[in-house]
Amino acid sequence: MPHPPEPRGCRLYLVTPPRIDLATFPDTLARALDAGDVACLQLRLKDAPEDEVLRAIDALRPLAQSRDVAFLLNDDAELAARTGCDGAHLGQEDGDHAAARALLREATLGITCHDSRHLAMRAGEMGADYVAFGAFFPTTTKDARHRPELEILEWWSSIFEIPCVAIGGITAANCAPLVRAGADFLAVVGAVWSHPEGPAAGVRAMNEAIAAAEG
Ligand SMILES: Cc1ncc(COP(=O)(O)OP(=O)(O)O)c(N)n1
Ligand SMILES: Cc1ncsc1CCOP(=O)(O)O
Ligand SMILES: [Mg+2]
Repeated sequence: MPHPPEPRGCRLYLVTPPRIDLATFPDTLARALDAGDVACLQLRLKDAPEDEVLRAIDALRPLAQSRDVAFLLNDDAELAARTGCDGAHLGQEDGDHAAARALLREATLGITCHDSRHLAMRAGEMGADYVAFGAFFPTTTKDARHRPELEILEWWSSIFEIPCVAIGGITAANCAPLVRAGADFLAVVGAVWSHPEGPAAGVRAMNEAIAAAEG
């Protein structure tokens, strides 16, 4: 008789706000990371010039890595490899995924797969370390046109060992079905940085909601 799949556990994947003030954000980030379990931090400064991204990497990477939180850079695998990041997250329009895979060597490469099983299988074959599906819920953080069903998480996690990330409008209040469907990571912006009691409370709320959903 086949055994049901082992639960893999779900963790919080934090993405930075699209714009940050380096005079204040490092302290805010440190407090958020110290508030609970965060597996990874993605630096996502959309459309910022490279010198600004470099300054942010210098300020934030040590805060994450010294806490054993993987530091990933959005959109730019070459810059990630050059600056000691733990990896990069690339979308479908963010360059040559195979070239990024070779460049990043042992570092993490995550790939956006929207709501597509085909894109996810292609990313997995190419050597992605995780595939990301979303946006599961409405979000104001990004103009996200794809809306996957929960089933894509069930399907992926029941067949593939490669972890899957769920993203898009996820909060402590709505995340339980994603956790139960097999998401290995929940990636959030607003749920933490716009939490009414502050980012540290946002991390705690997400940790508690994930733990409750895992029951
Ligand atoms: C974990 C995670 N999943 C998806 C995305 C979206 O990436 P992309 O489609 O390239 O869009 P931008 O974030 O670059 O606007 C992500 N960044 N992280
Ligand atoms: C980057 C990204 N990719 C798909 S939705 C999204 C935004 C996630 O932000 P939030 O958690 O605030 O909805
Ligand atoms: Mg991108």
